[in-house]
Amino acid sequence: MTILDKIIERKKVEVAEAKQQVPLEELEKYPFFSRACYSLKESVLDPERTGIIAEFKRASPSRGLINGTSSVAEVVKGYQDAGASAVSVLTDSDFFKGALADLSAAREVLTIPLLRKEFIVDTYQIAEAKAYGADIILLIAACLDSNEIKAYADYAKSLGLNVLLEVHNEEELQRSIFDSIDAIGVNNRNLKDFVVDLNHSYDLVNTIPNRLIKVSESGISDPKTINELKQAGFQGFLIGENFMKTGDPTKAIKEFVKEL
Ligand SMILES: O=C(O)c1ccccc1NCC(=O)[C@H](O)[C@H](O)COP(=O)(O)O
Repeated sequence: MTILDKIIERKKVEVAEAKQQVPLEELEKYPFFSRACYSLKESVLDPERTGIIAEFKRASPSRGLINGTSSVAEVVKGYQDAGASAVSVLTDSDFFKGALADLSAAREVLTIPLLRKEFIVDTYQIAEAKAYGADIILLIAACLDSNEIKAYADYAKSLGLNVLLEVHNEEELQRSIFDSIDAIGVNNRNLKDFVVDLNHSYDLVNTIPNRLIKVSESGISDPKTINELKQAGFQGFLIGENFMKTGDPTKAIKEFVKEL
């Protein structure tokens, strides 16, 4: 069993418990549930911003503990002030030490789009994302079949959310493109063995339809790489560990952006 299988198995249990504790009708009454979402496309294409989707990531299966001390509100505000186009917050607790409370804390201080970084296996988690202040949800093709991707993306759009679909190879890409998808993220990290290779981005960029925002995800640590990915056709760049591992993610992103 891979880590990804374990995450998905655990996620199904968590979702069943959450539905018992807070039924959907309750989530729909949360104040953030009725807010209008920011557009991922507008923010990523805004020439005043960098295209960076900066991630708040305390820990990960591939690295263990990355940063156990930084405050989510301070870090994400620092990301925004440095020119990030969007912020990603991991809400998984068991494998990434995140929480839904991190998402709402981020929402309180941000005026740019906010991604709920989660392993979505049920529409309930999409409603939760909206209720806790997200503008964007992530659907991971490696964990979902085509029918699930379409159903979850359609439901997210019905709530006004942006949909970022994550793929790792051409097979996943070809079976995952629907009208309700806003952006494709190519994950350079193989979620089964954690090997990171930027060639996944370069190999897939021209196969992604141009109507979709193109995002390169994971393993980005050098500003020069952003310029190369831009040349190749990417508009968005998801970066977590490179900022979080420094202990001062705000300073790290500011220095990174100066080099672009
Ligand atoms: O990061 C991991 O170890 C990981 C393991 C299993 C599933 C997902 C995982 N990461 C999620 C991500 O997609 C990254 O957090 C994101 O792309 C940022 O990557 P990085 O800049 O390399 O931290």
